[in-house]
Amino acid sequence: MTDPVLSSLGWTPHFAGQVDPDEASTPARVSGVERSHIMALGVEGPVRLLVPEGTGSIAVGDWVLQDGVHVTRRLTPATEIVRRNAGDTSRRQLIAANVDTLGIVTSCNADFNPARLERYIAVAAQAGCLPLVILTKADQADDPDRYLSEARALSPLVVALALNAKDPEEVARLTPWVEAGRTLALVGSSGVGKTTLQNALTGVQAATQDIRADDAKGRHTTTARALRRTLAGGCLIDTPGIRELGLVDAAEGVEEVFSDVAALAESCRFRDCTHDREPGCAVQAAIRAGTLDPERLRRYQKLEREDRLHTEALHEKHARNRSWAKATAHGSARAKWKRRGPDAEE
Ligand SMILES: Nc1nc2c(ncn2[C@@H]2O[C@H](COP(=O)(O)OP(=O)(O)OP(=O)(O)O)[C@@H](O)[C@H]2O)c(=O)[nH]1
Ligand SMILES: [Zn+2]
Repeated sequence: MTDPVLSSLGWTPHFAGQVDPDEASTPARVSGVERSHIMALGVEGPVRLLVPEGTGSIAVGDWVLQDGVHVTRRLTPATEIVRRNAGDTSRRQLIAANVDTLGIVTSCNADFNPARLERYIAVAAQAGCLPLVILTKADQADDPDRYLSEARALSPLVVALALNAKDPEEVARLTPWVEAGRTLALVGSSGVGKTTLQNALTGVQAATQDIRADDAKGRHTTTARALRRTLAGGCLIDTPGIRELGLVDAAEGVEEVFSDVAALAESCRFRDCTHDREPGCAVQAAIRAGTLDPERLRRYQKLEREDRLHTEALHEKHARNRSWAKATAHGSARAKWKRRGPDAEE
C-alpha cells in the first residue's frame, strides 16, 4: 500500500520499483536545494537533509531516500528539465526533476510569440513533460480564441487554454494539472502572470510565504518557495532557473514540435535537402500550396541551428576535457617517472 502523502507528492511505481524492500530508507521529495543540504517533503512533513558529497546532482522535484539526517540515495527521475548554463553555454544544468507538465505562460497580447512557444514546447518534449500553453489576460483581449487556435496549431502535443489569471474560478480550470500526484512548473516572460497564477494555485501570497519561510538567517526564502503544495493537492515548482530556459540537446524535442515539417521533408527528392531552392523540395511545395507557413519553416531552421550549435559546443567541451585529463594523467606519470626513475616500484 502506497502512503497517500507520498502519492500526492508524486510518488509512483517508477520510484517504488527502484527501492529494495530491505532498504532501511524513507523517500522524500526535494523542495529546495542549498550548497550542502536540501529541504524535502515526506510522510512526516518537511525535513532538512545533509548531502555530504554536495548537492550538485540533485534538483528541486527529485525523489531521494533518506535516514532522517542524510540523503542516502537519489532516485532516477521520470523527467528532467535541463538548460544551458548561463555563464558557460556549453554546460548542462539540471533545473528541475519530475515535472509532469510544463506550463508555458504567455498573454493574449504582444507577448504572444510563436517562436518562443515552440522553443518551450521543444524543451518540454525533450524533458518528457506535457506542454500546456496558458494564455493569460484573456479578459483584456478582443479575440482570445485567435491566440488559442494559433497556439494549438504549433504542435499536436499542445494543450492550450485562455483565461484571466486574476479570476480564481478561471484558474480552477488548471486543477487537472495540479491535483494530488501531479507536478506543474511555470515558464514564461516577466509580467505574463506566473506569480498571479501561482498565488491562486497555492492559496499563498508569495510575499506572505517569504516572511513565514524566513528563519531569520534569510537563506530559506528561495528554498521554501521552490516546490510548494497546491490547494488541489499536488505540487508546483518555481525556481529562478526555470524562468529562463534554453536548449540543450533538444534535437528530438525540436523534431517532435515540427513533426509536420519533418514529415514533409521525408518526401523531398534529396536526403540532405535544405528546403531552400532544391528541385523536388516537398517543403517548398507545401509553402507554395499554402499548407505550410513559411515563417514556421524559418523558425524550425533557426531552432534546429541553435540546438545544433549548442550541442556541438557541449560535445567539443567534453572532448577537450577528456584530452586534457589524458594529457595531465600522462603528465603526472611522466613527473613521477622523472622523480623516482623508470624502475621505481609503485
Ligand atoms: N487583467 C489581467 N491581469 C493580469 C492577468 N495575469 C496577470 N495580470 C497582471 O499582470 C501583472 C503581472 O503579473 P505577475 O503575476 O506578477 O507576472 P509574472 O509572470 O509573475 O512576472 P515576473 O514575476 O516578473 O516573472 C500583475 O499586475 C497582474 O495582476 C490576467 O489574466 N488578466
Ligand atoms: Zn526540401
